[in-house]
Amino acid sequence: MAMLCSRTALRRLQPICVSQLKVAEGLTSSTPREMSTLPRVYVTRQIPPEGLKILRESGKVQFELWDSDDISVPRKELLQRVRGVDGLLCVLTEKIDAELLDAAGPNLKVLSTMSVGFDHLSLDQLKKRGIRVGYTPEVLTDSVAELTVALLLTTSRRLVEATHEAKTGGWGTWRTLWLCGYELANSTVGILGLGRIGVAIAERLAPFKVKKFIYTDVAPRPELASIINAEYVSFDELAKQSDFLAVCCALTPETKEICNKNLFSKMKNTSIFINTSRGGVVNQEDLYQALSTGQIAAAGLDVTVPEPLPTNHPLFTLKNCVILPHIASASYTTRNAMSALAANNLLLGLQGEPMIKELKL
Ligand SMILES: O=CC(=O)O
Repeated sequence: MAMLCSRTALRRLQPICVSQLKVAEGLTSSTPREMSTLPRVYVTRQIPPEGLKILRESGKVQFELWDSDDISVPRKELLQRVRGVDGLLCVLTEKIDAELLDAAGPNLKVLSTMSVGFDHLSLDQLKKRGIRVGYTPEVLTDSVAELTVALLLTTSRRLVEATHEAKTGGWGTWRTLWLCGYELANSTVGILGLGRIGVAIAERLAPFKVKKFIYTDVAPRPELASIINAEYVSFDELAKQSDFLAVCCALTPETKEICNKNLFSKMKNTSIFINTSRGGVVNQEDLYQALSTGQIAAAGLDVTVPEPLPTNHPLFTLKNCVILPHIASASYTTRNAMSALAANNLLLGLQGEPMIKELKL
């Protein structure tokens, strides 16, 4: 596994990175003097080209990267590579905790994560050390909302089962109740955690003739709710009334496993449960029970605990559970926009400017 800028990466990264590589490897006499004074940055993943281009062409940082998108940087390697850096650009697979921040040391002033979620960051530790944090909301809203709708329809209309049957000889005569699912028309759609993504999902579902949108959150969010004409209800009412329940809340200590047997036991046995936020908000054993006993009709998950979910996990044995490998924001446009935003947040932070999207710690 190549670290720093490997030969293949160098071909992609163009000449400026060659001099950055020299800096990263230890200065050579031919390296321009000013390069050695540029802030040092470690990038924990081969991020999409837009972001790398911004870093490369800025002339404002020298960076090393973990030159792979297929394998995440091993923890030991990461702990070594971050030593003494001024900035860190990470993705959601890296746990940024006290151990890592200690390894990085006092130079670290800016962390930029290429994700909207920040449950992989120890915010209290970052705050304590005065490290500013950038993240990538909004640029992924459309992509995540699209995928959520796709997953909802795939799950409710049993598309995975259907293609499997068609391919494997299960397709006999046309049958009156075979592979029947549940439709959105006249349904009640519930949103657990109403933010930009929840609104975007509802906007896309409304043309399917949904009868009513309901939501719950720590408190009513009238401005957002008015965009989609959604009614604020209690957690229990959300469970009871929703024909489709979309989980859109962030993973926090308060929301950890909030979707558990208490929720599933109140849902209708015709209801569809969809999660594109974080796997940690669901108690997967309780979900398995609810699905396997017919307490709820089906579930579509883009996120699980752990990720990847082992292929022998019981949830994979269920026909009424559709599992995707955390791809909600995976469109070329969105991933490039996230990469660019993460790079710009980092550069702005290192210059002491307000970031485009900065977390308030
Ligand atoms: O899950 C994806 C993200 O947090 O951006």
